[in-house]
Amino acid sequence: MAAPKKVCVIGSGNWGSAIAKIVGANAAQYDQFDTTVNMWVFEETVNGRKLTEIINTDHENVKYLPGHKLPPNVLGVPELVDSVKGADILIFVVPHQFIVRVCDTIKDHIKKDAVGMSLIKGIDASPEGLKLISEVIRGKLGITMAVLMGANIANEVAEEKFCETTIGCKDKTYGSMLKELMQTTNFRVTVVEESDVVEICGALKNIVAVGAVLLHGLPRLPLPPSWRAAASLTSSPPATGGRNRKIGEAFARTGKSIEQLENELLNGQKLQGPATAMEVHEILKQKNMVDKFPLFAAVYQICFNGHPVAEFIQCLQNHPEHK
Ligand SMILES: NC(=O)C1=CN([C@@H]2O[C@H](COP(=O)(O)OP(=O)(O)OC[C@H]3O[C@@H](n4cnc5c(N)ncnc54)[C@H](O)[C@@H]3O)[C@@H](O)[C@H]2O)C=CC1
Ligand SMILES: O=C(CO)COP(=O)(O)O
Repeated sequence: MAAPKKVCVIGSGNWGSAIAKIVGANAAQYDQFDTTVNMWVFEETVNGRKLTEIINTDHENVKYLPGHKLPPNVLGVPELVDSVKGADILIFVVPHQFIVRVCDTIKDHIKKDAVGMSLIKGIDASPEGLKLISEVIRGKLGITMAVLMGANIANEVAEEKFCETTIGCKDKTYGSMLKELMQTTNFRVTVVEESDVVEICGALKNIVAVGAVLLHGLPRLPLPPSWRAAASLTSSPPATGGRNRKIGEAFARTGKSIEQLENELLNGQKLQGPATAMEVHEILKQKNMVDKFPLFAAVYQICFNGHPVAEFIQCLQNHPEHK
């Protein structure tokens, strides 16, 4: 029998911890995986103790996923290079702004035939154009990559509420292995080959989520309830407690900057929707296509350029599809 596959979860934020809960339980249950799952923890001190010590002693990430026990076979590792040594499966789940540094740090320390799976929502925008995060990782590390994306809220998944998600994986053998690693009774996984589509939808959904929340925050516009409902249906997670919702509502209410609200309200967690709106805006500008995507443009202008939230509706009224 083949040696059990060793898994490393790179990241231990809100989603990283919820995923480690699942992966730890499945690795303990299925023979094809090594029971011990490493989880890279960006070390910090919480209530006078190291976060890794808390995780490895109390089996709870009290800062990023309080109230949920992690399986005891999930081992918090503070050194990134140590955490990935010998791993056959690398699960990338850090906020997207940190991924380049993570890859540069591990590139000479991973197995050459490791397979990676990115759970990171976002894109990489540079003067050369748009890159998917999985492409960035593949480019830096030269490994086979899959992605996992869904309308998933970490706390709901950790509470074992019924949720579904999609793995995008071009290689079917890896696809079924990754499904076994991720699926539980209440976290249902579909595997498809169109990995790039899964990934870009996952990233763009966070901009739509912010837009939907901003619309909800417009108290006096003559929008019928059905319109607001339709907006939230395009992205149900913000309607049920995501960070894009929390910050979007506070932004519309207080007028404070996104950065300030992130610092004040998220306790170290990172917001992805507005940052993705900024990156997508860069790409659309490069390609002279801003006018074709008024919703993305409006989210960007409102979040970063001081445009009033009430302008949102005009951008939709002037959508090129209606001209
Ligand atoms: N939270 C959620 O419900 C979901 C999140 N995602 C995606 O998962 C990815 C990771 O998000 P979360 O786990 O929620 O993270 P998070 O936003 O909860 O946590 C921030 C994490 O970044 C770490 N960090 C802070 N400074 C750092 C640095 N300089 N270098 C490296 N790490 C640093 C913190 O220690 C913490 O682990 C994001 O791309 C997000 O879009 C996807 C689905 C659901
Ligand atoms: O990607 C996500 C949900 O699918 C993360 O949502 P929030 O960042 O709004 O919590």
